[in-house]
Amino acid sequence: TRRPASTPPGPPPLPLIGNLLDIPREKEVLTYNDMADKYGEIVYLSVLSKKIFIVSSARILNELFNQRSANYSDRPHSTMLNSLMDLEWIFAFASYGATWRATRKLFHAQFQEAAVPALRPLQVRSAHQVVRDIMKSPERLFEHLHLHVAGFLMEVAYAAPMTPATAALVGMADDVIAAWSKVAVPGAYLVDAMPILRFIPEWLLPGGGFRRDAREARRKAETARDAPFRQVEREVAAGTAPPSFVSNLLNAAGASDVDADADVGAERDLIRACAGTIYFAGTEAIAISLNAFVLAMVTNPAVQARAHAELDAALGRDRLPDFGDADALPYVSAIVKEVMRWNPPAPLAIPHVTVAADSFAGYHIPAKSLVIGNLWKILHDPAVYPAPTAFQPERFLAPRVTPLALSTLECVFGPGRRICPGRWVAQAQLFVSIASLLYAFEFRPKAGVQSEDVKAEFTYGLACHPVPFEYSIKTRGKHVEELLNMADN
Ligand code: HEM
Repeated sequence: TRRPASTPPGPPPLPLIGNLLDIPREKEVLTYNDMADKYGEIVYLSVLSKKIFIVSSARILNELFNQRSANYSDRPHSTMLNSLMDLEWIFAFASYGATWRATRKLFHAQFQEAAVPALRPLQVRSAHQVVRDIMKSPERLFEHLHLHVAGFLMEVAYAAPMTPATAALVGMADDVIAAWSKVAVPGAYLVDAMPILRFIPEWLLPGGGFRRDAREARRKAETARDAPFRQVEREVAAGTAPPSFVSNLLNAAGASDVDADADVGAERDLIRACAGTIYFAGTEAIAISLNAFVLAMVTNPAVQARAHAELDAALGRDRLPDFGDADALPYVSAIVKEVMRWNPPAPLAIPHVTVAADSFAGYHIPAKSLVIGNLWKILHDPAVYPAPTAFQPERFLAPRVTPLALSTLECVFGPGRRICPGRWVAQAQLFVSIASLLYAFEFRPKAGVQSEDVKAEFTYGLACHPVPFEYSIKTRGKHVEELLNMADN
C-alpha cells in the first residue's frame, strides 16, 4: 500500500488494516517518541477509515490548535465511551458544540484565574489534613495523597466532607476512570471498531461482555454525579447549604428570572454535569503529580535539602506555609513546575478531532482526523530543557530560566480551546500541598537503600503514573505537630 504524497511521513501501512499494528496498546508515549525521532514533528497513521496525526512540536501544536482552533477542537466519538457508558456529560469528552460551550462557561466562572483565590482557605486546610493523615499512617502515603485531592475537589464541588459515604462515591468514580482508561486501549472493545455490535443484547454475550462493563460504568458514574448533587439541592431548599460550586450556581439560578420550566430543568442538568466533571477530570492529574513529587524527592536529596533550607529561612518554626509565602519560596515554586514537566500526567492530552478538511505545510488533513499532541516529547525537548529526564528545578530559576522554557511548560495543560480549565486551581493546590509536605517531612528511600539506587520509572501510558516505589518518611521536628494542632481551629 502506497501512502499519498500529501500525507506526512509515518510507518508504512499494511494492506487493508493500514497502521493498526503500529498503534501501541501500552507505553504509548515511548512508541510515539520513537516515531517522532524517526519520521519527524508530525507523523501520519491510518487505521481503517481513521486518519491519525501525532504532533510533537510546540510550534505545530500552536499553529493548529491555537491559530486554527475553530477547526481543531472536536473530540472523537467512541461507541463504548460516549454511547454505551453515556459519559459525554463529562465535558472533557463532549463534542465541540453548544452543550460543551455552556458547561465549560459555568466551570470557567468559578475556576478562572481571578476566581481561584477564593478557594485558598479550603486548599490550605486540605494540605494540613493530608500532613496529619501521613503522620498517623505514613505507610498509606499514596492512599492519603489520593484522598487529599479527592476530598478537596468534593468540598469545592459540593462542600461534601470526606465521610464514609463520600469515600464510597469517590471509589465508584475511580472505578469509572479505570473503565474509561480501558476503552482508550485500541482493540479492547470490538464494539468501537464495529459500532453495529452495540445492538447485540447483553444475554447473548459471555458474562454480559462489553454491555455489562458499560452498564456498570454508567450506573457508577451517574451515582457519583447525582447523589452529592441531590444532597446540595436539599440543603439549598432548606436554606442550610454552605457555599460550594453547586450551591452558588443553584442559588444564582433560583434568584434569576427564569420563567420556563424547561429552561430550569436544562440549567439544573448543566450544573449537575459540570459539578460531576470536577471530580472526574481533576483528581487523577493532581494525584499523579503529588506521587511524582515524592519520587523526585526520594531520588534527588540535594533538591530536597535546598527546598528545606528555603522553607526554614522563610518560615522558621513559627508557621506552616501559605499562599502569601509564594514570593519567599521561589525554589518550591520551581519544584512544582519541574514536577509537571518531568512527568506530565496526561502526556498525550485528550485527542482532538478536526471539523473540516485543512491543509498544513503542504499536507492534507481530512475532516474528522484525530490529532494528538505528544506533550511528553515537547516537555522533554533537550533544546528547551537540557538533560530533560533529570529533575532540575533550577531550570525554572534565574540565571538558567528562559522565556521559552516557561512558555513551553504551558503545554502540560493541553492546547487551544480545550486547554485544561482547571489549571489555576491545580497549580494552586500543587503549590500549597508540596510546600506543606516539604515543610513537614523528609522523604527518603526505604531504610538501607541509597537515593542513587532508586530508579525513577513511569508507566508512559495515556495517564502517566510513577511505577510504585518504596520510601520512608521522617517528620522534621516536633514543631510540625504543634503548628498543625494550632491550625484550622
Ligand atoms: C496537574 C494537574 C492537571 C493537568 C496537568 C491537567 C491537564 C489537562 C490536559 C492535558 C487536558 C486536555 C487538554 C486538551 O484537550 O488538549 C485537560 C483537560 C481538562 N481538565 Fe485538566 N489537568 C489538571 C488538573 C485539572 C483539574 C484539577 C481539573 C478540575 C478541577 C481539570 C479539569 C479539566 C477539564 C474539565 C478538561 C476538559 C476540557 C475540555 O475538554 O474542554 N484538570 N487537563
